[in-house]
Amino acid sequence: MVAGVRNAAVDDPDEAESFASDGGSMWRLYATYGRENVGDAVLGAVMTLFARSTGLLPPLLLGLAIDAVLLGTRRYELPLVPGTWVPETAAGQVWFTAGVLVAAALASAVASWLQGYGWNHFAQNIQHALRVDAYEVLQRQDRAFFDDTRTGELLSVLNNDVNQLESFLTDGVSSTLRLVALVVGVGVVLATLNPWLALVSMTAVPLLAVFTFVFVRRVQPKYARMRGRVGELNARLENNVGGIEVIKTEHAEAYEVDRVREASRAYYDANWDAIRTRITFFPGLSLVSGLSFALTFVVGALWVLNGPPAFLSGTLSPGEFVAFMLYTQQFVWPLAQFGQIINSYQRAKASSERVDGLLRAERSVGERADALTLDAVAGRIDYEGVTFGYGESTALARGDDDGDDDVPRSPVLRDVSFDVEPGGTVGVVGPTGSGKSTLVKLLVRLYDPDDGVVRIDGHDVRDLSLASLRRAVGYVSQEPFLFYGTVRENIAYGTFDATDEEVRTAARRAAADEFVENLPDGYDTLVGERGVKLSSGQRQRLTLARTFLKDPAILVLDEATSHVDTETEALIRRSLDDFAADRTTVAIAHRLSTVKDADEILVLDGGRIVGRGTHAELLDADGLYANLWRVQAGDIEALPDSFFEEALARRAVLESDGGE
Ligand SMILES: Nc1ncnc2c1ncn2[C@@H]1O[C@H](COP(=O)(O)OP(=O)(O)OP(=O)(O)O)[C@@H](O)[C@H]1O
Repeated sequence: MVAGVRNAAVDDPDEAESFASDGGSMWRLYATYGRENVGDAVLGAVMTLFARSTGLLPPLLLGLAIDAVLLGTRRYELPLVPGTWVPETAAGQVWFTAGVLVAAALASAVASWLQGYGWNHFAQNIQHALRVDAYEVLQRQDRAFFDDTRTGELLSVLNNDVNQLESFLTDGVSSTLRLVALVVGVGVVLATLNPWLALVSMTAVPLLAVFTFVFVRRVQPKYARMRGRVGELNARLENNVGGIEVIKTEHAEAYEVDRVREASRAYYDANWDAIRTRITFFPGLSLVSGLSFALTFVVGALWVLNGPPAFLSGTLSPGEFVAFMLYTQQFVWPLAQFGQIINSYQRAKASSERVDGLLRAERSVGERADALTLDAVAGRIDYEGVTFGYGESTALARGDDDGDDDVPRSPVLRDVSFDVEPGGTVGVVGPTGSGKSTLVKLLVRLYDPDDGVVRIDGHDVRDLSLASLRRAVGYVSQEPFLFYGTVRENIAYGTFDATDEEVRTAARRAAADEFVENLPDGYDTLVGERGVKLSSGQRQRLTLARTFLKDPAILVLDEATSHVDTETEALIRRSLDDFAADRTTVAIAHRLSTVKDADEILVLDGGRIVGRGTHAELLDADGLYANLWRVQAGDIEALPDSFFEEALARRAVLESDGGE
């Protein structure tokens, strides 16, 4: 049931990539995302072939001009051109040749433009669609996926890897076509001109093939490793920019520079390793090509001078020889370019596996095909025997590849059962780490329980559509989050069609209207990234306003007023009581006075409910709640020794294993 981003089986843990699919994904991605713009690809392909064939003309014309015009050893004849078009005089033939050359150059220029247009349009559209889709899939991942994956790495997939796929299409695929057209076209012309000499000039081909094969084998894992390192580096940088305040207040700049240096060095090393292989490969290819060119020259030149070499027959005119050498050059040098294509292919392949891995990442919190839409919500909540533990939910976090749920999950909630009647209020209290936030996260399905059921109006929340579930529940989390944007946008986030008046009313209820009006641009003030330009109490009030505006049937408040001062809390409480009066409310509070009037208070300790009842009942029971109440009343002397012993024991457990 646990989400699993499946990794390709890897022998070397160093190569265990965060996002990797089972390979073979690149062409599938291109096919899927290129379907709609296949016309552009066809235009690009046809124009590539056309541009290439116009490139075959100049050497042929040059050879003809040397023999027919300069040496006068053969007639001026061109295939497909009627003899009557060709001028009789030598000067006329020179101008005619020039005219054909210019026409070929013009045709080639137009074809190149169309080819560039076709390929680039095709590739840009794929890049755009792929990025948006990958983001959409990413956004649908469950909370556990984000717990285990670093943001920088995700950004690296959405940016670098998607771009790599685009650049292989524009450079690699079109170059491959050009190369194939060239090899076939030139090969045919060479074989027609002089088949034996053509064989000599092609000696390079098998050598180049072996060379390339070896290169691919060696460079492939190096590129995979390099992409992984880019992700790690991005993750580190992203983390540090986010935590800049702590870095500064802890004076940890030097420490962080060291850590960035280390991550950058790891990328450098991986990249350098790939670069070394690459820069050895290309000169090697050029050398083979150069040797083959020289060999063709020697054989061809001796043939023109002395007639055919032993055991060969036929003639070779100087014009044919020049044309031959020009073709050979056209043919052999670009073969070396083949290495670049393979190189770009390998990089794109490594990227495609990461993009595909992300696109195929499984989710544990999904929506059933026949999910129920909850229209009118009464607001009854019940938890029945709920047990839940956080596990390393993705294969990428575990570093294995079997995707099985084989990580022991220490329960953070154990056999929790309670219910709240429609319109009722339940308070949840307990020491830090006792599982209070986790309890409510199961209600909005940020996670699903390992055992037991959470129900709203009698329906298992897993049977409800996520849209209707999240519409029904308004969740004010412990950590208020604001997006970069205006105050108004942040309040209306989720209720995008709210009017200005509705936004104001919500702000007023959350005791935010006054401070907002005092901001430089009122509701149009930009709040900065994550709302950094506001105080945490102000941020909290805006997220409360957001929930008031949403007007949900069920209200979940996770320490919703923890960041505000007592006076503001009193103001918020007044409107909260009003707002919560006719809707079901689950309120988590450290400050027990906040939940004192709840219909029922649950006391959590170590993931279990260790007490429940009204405030008066719990005081009477004289358990953990009564002691916590004494602490908050400042009545420390009245606390029994056992309270301190238990508190110390709890702390030791929390610090040793994070909650188990
Ligand atoms: N995303 C997570 N991944 C793994 N463990 C987690 C995660 N979130 C919380 N925990 C662990 O689960 C336990 C319960 O956490 P929870 O946030 O529910 O406690 P809480 O009672 O709300 O605490 P507090 O009062 O400090 O907010 C803690 O031990 C915590 O370390």
